Amino acid sequence: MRLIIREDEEAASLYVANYIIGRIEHFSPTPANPFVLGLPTGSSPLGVYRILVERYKAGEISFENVVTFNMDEYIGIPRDHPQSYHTFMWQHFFSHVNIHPRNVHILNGNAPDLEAECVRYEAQIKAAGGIDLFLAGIGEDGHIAFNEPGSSLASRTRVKTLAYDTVLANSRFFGNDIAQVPKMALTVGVQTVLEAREVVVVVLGARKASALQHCIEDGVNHMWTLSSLQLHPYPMIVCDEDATLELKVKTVKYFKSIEQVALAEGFEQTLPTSLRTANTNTPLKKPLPPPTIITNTNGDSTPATTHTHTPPESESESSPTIFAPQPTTSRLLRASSPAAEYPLRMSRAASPELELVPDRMASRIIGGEALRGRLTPTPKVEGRVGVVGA
Ligand SMILES: O=P(O)(O)OC[C@H]1O[C@](O)(CO)[C@@H](O)[C@@H]1O
Repeated sequence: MRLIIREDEEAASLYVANYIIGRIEHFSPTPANPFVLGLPTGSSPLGVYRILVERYKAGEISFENVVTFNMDEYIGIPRDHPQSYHTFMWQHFFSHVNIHPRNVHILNGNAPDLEAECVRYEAQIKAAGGIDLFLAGIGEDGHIAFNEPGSSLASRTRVKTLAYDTVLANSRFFGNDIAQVPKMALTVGVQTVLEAREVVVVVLGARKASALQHCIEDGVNHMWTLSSLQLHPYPMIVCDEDATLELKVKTVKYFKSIEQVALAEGFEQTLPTSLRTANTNTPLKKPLPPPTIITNTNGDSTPATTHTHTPPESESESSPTIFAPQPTTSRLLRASSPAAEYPLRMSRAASPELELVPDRMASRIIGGEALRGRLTPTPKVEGRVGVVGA
């Protein structure tokens, strides 16, 4: 684990922005071999996006050959809603740099089949050659993307119910009206994040201090899903001094000292060459047509659903058959049988009573009585949701 501690939010954001720029430059991306960047929303990465935009405008970095995948998106609010993550990303980053819209990937929280959307997203990541660097923020409860406490550490992109604490924290973006905050989201899974070649997490402010402490000083625990980063070969957390408030003095001194020693020795958090430069071993960097998706829950290959999007004629013959993703990267996490939550059984009937765990937190949400016993925010969405991921 690399823990980089900087004085304040600005210095931490600058470190991360410089780091990302350095990684893209070292990689020397091309159209055939783009740099694949995972991106978060929330207030934590705002400083990073601002600096990246400034550096782009100063001609210091290009996003011409960068492909992005966002971590998550709310379910059930329009794509052009002021608080949708689509809006957020275009407003704070994409509109200001030279990224090709076709290279931007954000989950569709209004997809007619949300489960198929999740499987499609994982297939797109795979087709892009995997994620080179996943930038992330965390929630106050230590969640990474929307992998709330109790999420399976083998989880993949899926439908997720948001924890009450997250709904409460995010209500500041919805006029402090909890009733307006979506209660569900699509999110990449913990395993999706762990499969990135490198993960960089921005943690800012005293309100994240407890989460940081649990994730750095305690063991790997599904109640603090950021702690899963301890299993990643190249994780880095960049935080400000306020976020270290709950860490032991010894921990803070240790991480500061190893950064100083590495700097003095000229290493500065150096990564292996294969990660710093274009990785020629990646299976595929050329954008693929939408795949035919087959879910496989029992080890057989019974086709359960077919993607409805038709690939362009010239590419259709190369459309791959992709099985719903299985946990593959971390041997520590590899289960002997497919993860219980994934792949999802596409043929399962949508039945909130049978599939969904009653939301006991609903009673804590103002006006939440209407939610008791069901987890979906609106009846319209309810009909589409078959399974809620762990
Ligand atoms: O940075 P903030 O505003 O604290 O929010 C962090 C939140 O944003 C997210 O990145 C949303 O995707 C979550 O991981 C987390 O809930």
